[in-house]
Amino acid sequence: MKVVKFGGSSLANGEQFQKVLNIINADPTRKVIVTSAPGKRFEQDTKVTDLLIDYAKKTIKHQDCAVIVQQIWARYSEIAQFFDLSPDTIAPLHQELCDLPTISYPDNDFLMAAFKAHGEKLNAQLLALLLQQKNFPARFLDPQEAGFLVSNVANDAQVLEETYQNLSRWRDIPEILVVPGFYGVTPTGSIATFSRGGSDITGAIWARGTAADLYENFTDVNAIYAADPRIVTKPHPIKIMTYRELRELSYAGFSVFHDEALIPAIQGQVYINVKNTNHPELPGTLIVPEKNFHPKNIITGVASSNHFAALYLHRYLLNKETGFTLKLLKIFYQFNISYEHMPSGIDDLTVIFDKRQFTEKLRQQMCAEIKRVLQPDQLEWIDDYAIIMVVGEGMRNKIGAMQNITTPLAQRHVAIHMINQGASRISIMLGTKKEDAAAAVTQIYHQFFK
Ligand SMILES: Nc1ncnc2c1ncn2[C@@H]1O[C@H](COP(=O)(O)OP(=O)(O)O)[C@@H](O)[C@H]1O
Ligand SMILES: N[C@@H](CC(=O)OP(=O)(O)O)C(=O)O
Repeated sequence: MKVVKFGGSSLANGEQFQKVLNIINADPTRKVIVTSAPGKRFEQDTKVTDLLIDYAKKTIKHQDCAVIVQQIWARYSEIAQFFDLSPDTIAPLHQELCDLPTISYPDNDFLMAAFKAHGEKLNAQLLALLLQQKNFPARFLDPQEAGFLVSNVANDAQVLEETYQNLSRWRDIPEILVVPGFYGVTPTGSIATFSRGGSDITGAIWARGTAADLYENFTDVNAIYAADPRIVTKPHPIKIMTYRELRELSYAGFSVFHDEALIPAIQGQVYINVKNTNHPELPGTLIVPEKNFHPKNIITGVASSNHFAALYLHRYLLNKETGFTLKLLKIFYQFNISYEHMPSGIDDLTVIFDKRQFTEKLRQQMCAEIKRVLQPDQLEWIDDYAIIMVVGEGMRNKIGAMQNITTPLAQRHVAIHMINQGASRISIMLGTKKEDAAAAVTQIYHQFFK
């Protein structure tokens, strides 16, 4: 059996829903269907998840919500009308949307999570109704009933281990299950979501829990490309790649697949196939374990990401000082900040963060505390920072890969602020200025995929 996830672009309007119905119809082994919320129908459009965030904020501020509710509901009723679903059939979904402010939540974070989750919840219910209308043996399955349990972090939850056992019970039921992506329920029964783009994670959890033969992830591109198609025109489509290659590339900017979604797939050793809803006949990209994988190219892909910032600390004889890093890490812990990388020299240390964790106030407070406790000679917060990740199983045994990465950057006068190569030797990370990131990706891409 297969677990199949449809992204927001695949469920954005009636035409896209029709393609989804055709895809489900074409293969009876597609048994668990994971939905996202309706995504963008065109470039300037707004995702339903973003509308729901607006609805939640207005509710928190006790503002009038009539217009935003109407805007959200228009997205669902447009799809229902496309299929001539009667207003009576979808009325309970409208009621559910309107009732959101009347429910009590542990706090505003959980309120936000519950509002956001309804993008996927209403879409899953709508898809189940449409499948039933077309006489498919399908049903909507609520995460609470499924036993899809997550940790108590309202908007950045993690799956709980017992979920896998709970989901395994749904493997052999005869119906097609339509389940909402992006969220689960906490042990005390509140809705908590994954981070943005988290429906990919839901699909992977279902795939592991039901020991699926394949996890199909339907999106709006023919394949995962060797570079972001918004940066490089007509990039090379990747036919096959390993879990860890995709994990590194997703982490560093390949937004087509959530980096955390690889973990359940790896744990369950479920193959992933990223495919295009608009061209389901194409093979897409297959993501497989490293064992028996024979790379054809030196690099598989190059990604860039702008949501990092770096903290540079300089102090003479840092290498001789005991406890410096420990004190620094204690400060991060105290401010509840996780860091991504910490390359160091004899007299200096750079810490790279996901800057979405910071508000300006928090950043200032943390830097002041570091100055007070560690008294560095120099402390610099570098906001203008991008990370470039060059990834490939083929780099492991290849001498000279580094030169092929740095030479084209030098030719374009792109300065490299940091280089980090992991012990696995399948990835090289570079730090550049934000404005140089696209040029760096393009140069490296063309060096390896002439
Ligand atoms: N390397 C890449 N290969 C393919 N698509 C990529 C890549 N990097 C970024 N993308 C972007 O990811 C988008 C698909 O992801 P997303 O918008 O999350 O889809 P969905 O709506 O299906 O969840 C593509 O339209 C593309 O612009
Ligand atoms: N709808 C959620 C979760 C998600 O995974 O969406 P998508 O499949 O459209 O990336 C979001 O926008 O974050």
